[in-house]
Amino acid sequence: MGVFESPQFSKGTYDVAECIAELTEKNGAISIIGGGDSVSAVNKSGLAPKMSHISTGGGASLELLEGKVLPGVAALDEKEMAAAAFCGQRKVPKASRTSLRAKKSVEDLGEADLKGKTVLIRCDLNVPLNADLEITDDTRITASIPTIEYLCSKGAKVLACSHLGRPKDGPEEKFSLKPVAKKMGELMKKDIKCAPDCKATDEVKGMVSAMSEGDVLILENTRFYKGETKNDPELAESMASLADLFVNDAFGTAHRAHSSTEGVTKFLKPSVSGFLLKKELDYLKGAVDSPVKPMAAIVGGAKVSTKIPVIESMLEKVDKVIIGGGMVFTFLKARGLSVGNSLVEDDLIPVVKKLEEQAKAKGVEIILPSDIACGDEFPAGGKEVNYKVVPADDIPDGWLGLDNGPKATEEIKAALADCKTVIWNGPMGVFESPQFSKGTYDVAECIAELTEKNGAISIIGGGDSVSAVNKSGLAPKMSHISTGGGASLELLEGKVLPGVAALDEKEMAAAAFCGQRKVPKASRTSLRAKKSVEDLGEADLKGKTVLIRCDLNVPLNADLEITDDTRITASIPTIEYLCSKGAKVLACSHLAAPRTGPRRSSR
Ligand SMILES: Nc1ncnc2c1ncn2[C@@H]1O[C@H](COP(=O)(O)OP(=O)(O)OP(=O)(O)O)[C@@H](O)[C@H]1O
Ligand SMILES: O=C(O)[C@H](O)COP(=O)(O)O
Repeated sequence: MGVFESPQFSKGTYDVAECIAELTEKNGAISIIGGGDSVSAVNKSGLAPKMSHISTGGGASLELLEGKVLPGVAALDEKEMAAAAFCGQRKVPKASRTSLRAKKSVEDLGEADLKGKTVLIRCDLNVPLNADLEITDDTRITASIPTIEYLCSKGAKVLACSHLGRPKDGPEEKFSLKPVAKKMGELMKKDIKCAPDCKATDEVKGMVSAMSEGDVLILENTRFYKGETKNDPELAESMASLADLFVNDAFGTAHRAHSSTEGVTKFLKPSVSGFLLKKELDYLKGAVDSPVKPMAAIVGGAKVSTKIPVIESMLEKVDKVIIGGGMVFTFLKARGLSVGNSLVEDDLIPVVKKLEEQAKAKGVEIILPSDIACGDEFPAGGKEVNYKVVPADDIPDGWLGLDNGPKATEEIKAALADCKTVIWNGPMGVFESPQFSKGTYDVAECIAELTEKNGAISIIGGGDSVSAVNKSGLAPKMSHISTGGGASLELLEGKVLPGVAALDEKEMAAAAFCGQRKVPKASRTSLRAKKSVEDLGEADLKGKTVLIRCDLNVPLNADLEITDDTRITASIPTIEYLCSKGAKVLACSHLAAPRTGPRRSSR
C-alpha cells in the first residue's frame, strides 16, 4: 500500500495484511497474496500462515485473473498421453491436450507416503483366456504394470485386485486370477502369488503380513462375491482392511460402481488414480468431448445388455453407429426378422425399437449387416462347424449368426470412408474361431487404413477387440488402443465414471512450499496438460544440462541483502529434483528492471 520498507510508510500495508488475514481466518475468505514485495511484507508481518495462498507471482497472478494465457506456460510442450508408451497410440486429438480432471494421482505420492505401506490397487486384469485357461491377450496386464512398478519402487507392498469375466455363482476355476498372477510375475520378473480370496480371511491376512517392501500379491477375483457388483460396503471394508491406501488404475472398469472400484474409497484414504487411469482419461476425454467429425461408433461383441442402452446417449455425439457381433440379432429381431438360434436379448427389443426411431429423428445412421456368416452350432473352443453366408433376413432356423458376411463388410467400409473419428468396441463376430474371424479382421484393416491414409483418429477399446487388433498386427497403426471397452463407450455417452468420481481431489501443488491453506473449488477441476518436469526421469536427465527459468526476482535492501527469500525457496524443489536425477542445472532469472545493462544492484 506504500513504501513499506520504511517504517514511516509501512502502516497502510501491514494494516491491510492484518485485515486480509482476519477475513481468511474468521470469514473463511480465500486470500491470494502475490508479488515479491507484497509477499515480503506479509512474511515480515508473520501473517503468511494465515493466508490461503502465497503466490510467487505478482503480475502473473493478475494476468491470470484477467483471463490471459500466460505466454511462458503456453510455449511449453504439450504432455504426450503416456498411454502411448504401452498402448501403441500415435495421434493425440487437440482437445485432449487441454482438459484433465484434477484427481489426486499416484504421482502425488512419494516415498514418504508409500514406504512400508500396503497399497490396494484396483486394476482391470479382465483378460481374454482360451479354453485351456491361457491368456490370449495380455494388454491389460502390461498396461497395469507401470503403476505397480512405481509403487514397488517407492517401497510399498502392493495388493492388486480385479474381476475376471462374469462369474455367476461364486468361485470357479475358469475365472481365477491365477494365470494372471503367473503372467504378471513373468513380465515383472517377480514371484507374484494369487491369494485364495479377495476378502481379509485369516489366510489372506497371513499372506499380506508376510509381504516385504516391493512385493506384489494378487487377490482372487472380486466377483467371486455377489456383493462386488452390488457395491456391498461389507465386502469393500473387508478388502480395504488389508491396506493403508487405495489406487484405482482400472480404467476398463471405471464405469462400474462396485465394491472394489467405488466402495473401497469410503474406507481408504488417500484414494488416488493410477497412471493408466489418468492417461486413458487424458486421451479419451479430449477425443470424445470435441471429436473431429464425422464420427462413427462401431459397437459389437457379446455384452448386449450392457452396450445397447449406451447407444441412446451416443446418438447425440456420433454421425453413424455400426452394429456388429452378437448385438446385431436383437436389432434384427426388433425389425421383425427371424434370427434362428443367434444371441438375442428379448428384454431389449423395445429399447432397440425406440433407439431406431430416435436415430431416424436425429439423422444418425444405424448400420446393420446385410449378410451374415452363420454356423449350425457355436464354435466353442475353436471347433469347426457347418458354415454358410445368408442374407440378414434369411437366417435359417437352428442356425446362429456368428460373423458379418462379405457384403456387410463392404458396406461398413463404405460407411467409414469419410469418417475422421472411429471408436470401436466389440468384435464383429466370434473371431476366436478362424471360420468367423474375417468380419472382425477386415474391419480392423479398414480402420488402420483410414488412420494411416486419411489421418482419422481411431480408438479401439475392449478386451476382445484389442486382442483381435493385436493378433492382426495392426495395433501400431491405430491412434489409441484403450484398455476400456464399456468404459470408453460410457465416456462417449458423456457419463461421469463412478470409479473416477470417487477418488480424492488433488490439492494445489504450490501448497508444498508456499504455505497455502485453502483450495478454491474451481482449482480442483481444471488443469492444463502441459508437460511437466515430473514427466522426465533419470533417463531423460542424467548428464544433461538443463536451463531452468526461475523467478529469482527477490526484494533487496540498500546493502543488497535479500529481504525475502520466498521465491528462492519456492524454486528449490524443481532444482533439487533435477540434481537428484543427475542433471547439471543452469538457473536463470531476471532481477528487478535494469535499464542500461549490468549494474551492481541488479545481478
Ligand atoms: N455373433 C456373436 N454371437 C455370440 N458371441 C459373439 C458374436 N460376435 C462376437 N461374439 C463374442 O463377443 C465376445 C466379445 O464381446 P465383448 O462385448 O466382451 O467385447 P470386448 O471387446 O471384450 O469389450 P469389453 O471389454 O467391453 O467387454 C467375443 O468373445 C466374441 O466371440
Ligand atoms: O471388459 C470390460 O469391459 C471390463 O473389464 C468390465 O467388465 P464388465 O463389463 O463385465 O463389467
